[in-house]
Amino acid sequence: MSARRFDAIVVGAGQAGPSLAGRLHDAGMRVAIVERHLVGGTCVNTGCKPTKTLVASAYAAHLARRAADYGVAIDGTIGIDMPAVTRRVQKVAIDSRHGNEQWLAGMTNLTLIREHARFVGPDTMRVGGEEISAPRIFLNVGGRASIPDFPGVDEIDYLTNSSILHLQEVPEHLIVVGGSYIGLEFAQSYARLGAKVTVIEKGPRIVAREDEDVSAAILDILSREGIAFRLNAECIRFAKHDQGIAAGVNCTNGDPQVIGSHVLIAVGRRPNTDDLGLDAAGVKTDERGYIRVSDRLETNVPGIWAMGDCNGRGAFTHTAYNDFEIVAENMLDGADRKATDRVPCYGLFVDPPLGRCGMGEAEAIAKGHAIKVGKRAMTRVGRAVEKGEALGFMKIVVDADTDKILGGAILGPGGDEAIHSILDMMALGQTADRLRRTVHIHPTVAELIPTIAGELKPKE
Ligand SMILES: Cc1cc2nc3c(=O)[nH]c(=O)nc-3n(C[C@H](O)[C@H](O)[C@H](O)COP(=O)(O)OP(=O)(O)OC[C@H]3O[C@@H](n4cnc5c(N)ncnc54)[C@H](O)[C@@H]3O)c2cc1C
Ligand SMILES: NC(=O)c1ccc[n+]([C@@H]2O[C@H](COP(=O)([O-])OP(=O)(O)OC[C@H]3O[C@@H](n4cnc5c(N)ncnc54)[C@H](O)[C@@H]3O)[C@@H](O)[C@H]2O)c1
Repeated sequence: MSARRFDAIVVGAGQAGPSLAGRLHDAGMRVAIVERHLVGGTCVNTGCKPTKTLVASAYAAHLARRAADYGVAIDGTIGIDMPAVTRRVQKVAIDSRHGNEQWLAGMTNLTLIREHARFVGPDTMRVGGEEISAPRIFLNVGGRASIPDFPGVDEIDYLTNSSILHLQEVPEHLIVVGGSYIGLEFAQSYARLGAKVTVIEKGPRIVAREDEDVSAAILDILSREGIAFRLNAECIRFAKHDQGIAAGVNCTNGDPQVIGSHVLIAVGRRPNTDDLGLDAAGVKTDERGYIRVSDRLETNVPGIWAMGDCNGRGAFTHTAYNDFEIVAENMLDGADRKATDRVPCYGLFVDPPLGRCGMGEAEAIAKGHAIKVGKRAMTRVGRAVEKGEALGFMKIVVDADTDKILGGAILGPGGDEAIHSILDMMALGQTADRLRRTVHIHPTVAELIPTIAGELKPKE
C-alpha cells in the first residue's frame, strides 16, 4: 500500500497541534492533522474550559448563599438546577470545539483525519484504513486519567474528569479520590452545588507539590465549607454498598470506610503514548511513558517532535501552547527557543484561586538557595476585605544573595491574575528591589505585591 504524502503530520488536535498545523499551512505546507476523538482535546472538552465553567456556577451558588453577608436579601431558598448547570458546562465546551473545527475547516491545504494514528515506520502512520507519511511528524497526543489498580475498582461505577461533567443530578455524597488540582476543583464545586463531599488522599497533605502553608490554607478554606478530608489514606479499596459505594481508606486499621453515592478518581494523568506504535518509529519514552524530548522538543528520531502533556515537560494548556510556539518559531523563524526558557506557572482554580509561579520556599531551599520571603495575609489586603473574601495569603520567594525573584504564590481573590505581576518580573530576570519600586493600581490585590517585596525576611 502506498502512503498518502503530506509535508507534515500533526497527531492530536489538542492545545499545540491545531496552532502548529495552522502555521505550517500558512507557510505553504500540505498538512494532515489526525484526531481520534474530539477536536480541542482535554482542555476544551473535559479539562480547563468545562471545569472553570462548573467552578463559575458553583461560585454563583456560594455567593447567593452568602448574599446576606453583603446586605442582600434573597426571598426563598437557593436551589440548584443541575441539568442547567451541566448544559452550561457542555455549551461552553461544545462552542469552543466547534470554533476550533471551523478554524481548521477554513484551511484549504489541511486535511483533518478523524482516526487513531499509529506509527508503522519513522515517517509513516496508519490512520484507519490507510497509511500517510511526511518528513515531519508532530505528536500532541496528550493524556488521560490514570486509574490505578485499586482493589474493587472494577466492581464499581467510578467517575473521571470526563464522565463527571455529564452528571444530571447533584451527587448525594461525592467521594473524591486524590487531593490535588483536579480533585479539589471538583470537590469544592460539587460541595457548593449541594453535595456532601469527602476527599480521600493517600499523602499526609493535599496539593503536596505546594509549600506546607499553601496546603494548610487550602485545607482550612475547603474544610470550612464542609468538605471532609481523609488524609494518609493508605490501601484505598472499593466495594458496592446498599447505599452506593464503600471506599475503604485504611487497610491497617481494619474498618474505617466512607460510604458515598459517587466516586471520582483524580489521582493523576498518564500520557497517550502506549497505543501510538512508538517502537515502530524508534521514538524513546521515559519509564512513565512520556516521550523524551530535547529542550527544543525534538525526539530522538530526526523529523519527529513531541509537544504538550505527552512530553512530560508541562501539564498545562499554556505549556502545550508554548511548546507549539517553540517548535514553530525554531522551524519557521530561525529562532532558538527552548522549553527551559519558561518560568513554571499555573493556577489552582478553587475559590479563592491559587496563582503560582517559579519555586516555592521548600523547592528553593532544596535547590540550595538562601532565601528571603515576603508574606501577607489577605485579611491585610484592602481589596480582599472590601470584597468580603479575605481568605488566603500572598508570598514572594527571593534569593537572599542576588535579590532575584525565585517564585510566588497568591492564594486569594484574583490570585490567578495577580500572580502575573510576579511572573513577568521573573521572566525578565528582575530583582525584588525593582519590583518594590513599581507602582500598582489601588485598590487591587496586586497592589500589595511591591509592598511584600519590600518586607522580605530571611528564612532558614
Ligand atoms: C479536569 C482538568 C482540568 C484542567 N484544568 C486546567 C487549567 O485550568 N489550566 C491548564 O492550564 N490546564 C488544565 N488542565 C490540563 C490541560 O487540559 C492539559 O494540560 C492540556 O489539555 C494538554 O494539551 P495537549 O495538547 O498536550 O493534550 P490534549 O488536550 O489532551 O490533546 C491531545 C489530543 O490527542 C488526541 N490523540 C491522542 N492519541 C491519539 C492518536 N494516537 N491518534 C489521534 N489522536 C490522538 C486526543 O484525542 C486529544 O484530542 C486540566 C486538565 C484536566 C483533566
Ligand atoms: N488548574 C490547573 O491548571 C489544572 C487543573 C486540573 C488538572 N491540571 C493538570 O492535570 C494534572 C493531573 O492532576 P491530578 O490532580 O489528577 O493529579 P496530581 O498528580 O496533581 O495529583 C494526584 C493526587 O492524587 C494523590 N494520589 C495518587 N495516587 C493515589 C492513590 N493511589 N490513592 C489516593 N490518592 C492518590 C496524590 O498524592 C496527589 O495528591 C496536574 O498535574 C495538572 O497539571 C491542571
